[in-house]
Amino acid sequence: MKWGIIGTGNMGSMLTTSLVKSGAVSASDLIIYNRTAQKALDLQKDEAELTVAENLKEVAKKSDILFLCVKPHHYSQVLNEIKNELTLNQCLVSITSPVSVEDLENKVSCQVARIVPSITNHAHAGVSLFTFGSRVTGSVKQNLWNTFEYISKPSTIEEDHIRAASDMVSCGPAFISFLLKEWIEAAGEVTGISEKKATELTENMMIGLGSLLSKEIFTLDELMEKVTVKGGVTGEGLKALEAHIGSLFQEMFKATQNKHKEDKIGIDL
Ligand SMILES: NC(=O)C1=CN([C@@H]2O[C@H](COP(=O)(O)OP(=O)(O)OC[C@H]3O[C@@H](n4cnc5c(N)ncnc54)[C@H](OP(=O)(O)O)[C@@H]3O)[C@@H](O)[C@H]2O)C=CC1
Ligand SMILES: O=C(O)[C@@H]1CCC=N1
Repeated sequence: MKWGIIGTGNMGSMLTTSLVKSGAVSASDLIIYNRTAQKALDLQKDEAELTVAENLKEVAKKSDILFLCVKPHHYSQVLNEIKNELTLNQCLVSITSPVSVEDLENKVSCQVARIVPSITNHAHAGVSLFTFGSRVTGSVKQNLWNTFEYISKPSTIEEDHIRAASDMVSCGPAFISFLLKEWIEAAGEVTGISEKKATELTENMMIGLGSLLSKEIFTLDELMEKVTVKGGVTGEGLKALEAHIGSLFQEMFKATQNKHKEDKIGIDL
């Protein structure tokens, strides 16, 4: 089974490295291609057994499962160049939310799936969001799912909720990092604690929190309950959060929904 990756930017290189390092795919079964060849060649420096294709048609022709890891506005150009190489035995996997599986199925004649990854998959953790097209065979579904279990918790998601789901698992690391930076800055402003110290404490708290959740020791509700000592400071902090949070997250989800709609209109496959 040969795995192809078109576009070795942030996500394509993350998938290449994580799939190999986790043991999910052997480097000798991976063929990569990037518009700027040097990026793909740099990955090959670390994993000598990777194949770097000469062009789009080559990677399309040689792959049983082919990941499309370019930005949505490059889809049309790439798909027009590879679509005649793709047959029903192959599966094209898109990794972007604004392009629906249905639209891709109308463009190419091979099997189609969408797997939206997350930067957290670098650490072989976090979620990957699966949507299978109507032509994907049972064995390809199983193979993709088993492979992504090496680097994530796969989760199926219907088209209607792809934006919200992708906000949580893929944009989430950026959103939560922004909130934590605000928290660190506020701690400094209100109490004078240094940014360095506050960052160190916050990052380690997050590692601990992630670890508790990954071991399923506590749920989010249980964590709030256990930490909130009756009459203590946590309760006062939570009250302040409740009083001031307003519609912060509603606005965030609305903003991404609007951008998603705009993006979909702008993509012409
Ligand atoms: N960043 C994230 O956390 C996530 C991103 N995604 C999705 O992943 C996709 C890629 O995002 P990201 O990796 O961040 O973007 P990048 O810009 O980092 O990577 C895109 C890559 O595509 C390459 N490329 C463009 N055109 C072609 C072409 N014709 N042939 C071959 N390669 C080409 C670019 O090459 P060049 O070096 O020449 O620019 C670049 O390396 C997007 O659709 C995004 O929605 C999904 C989940 C999370
Ligand atoms: O397609 C998406 O939804 C992802 C999330 C982060 C960037 N692109």
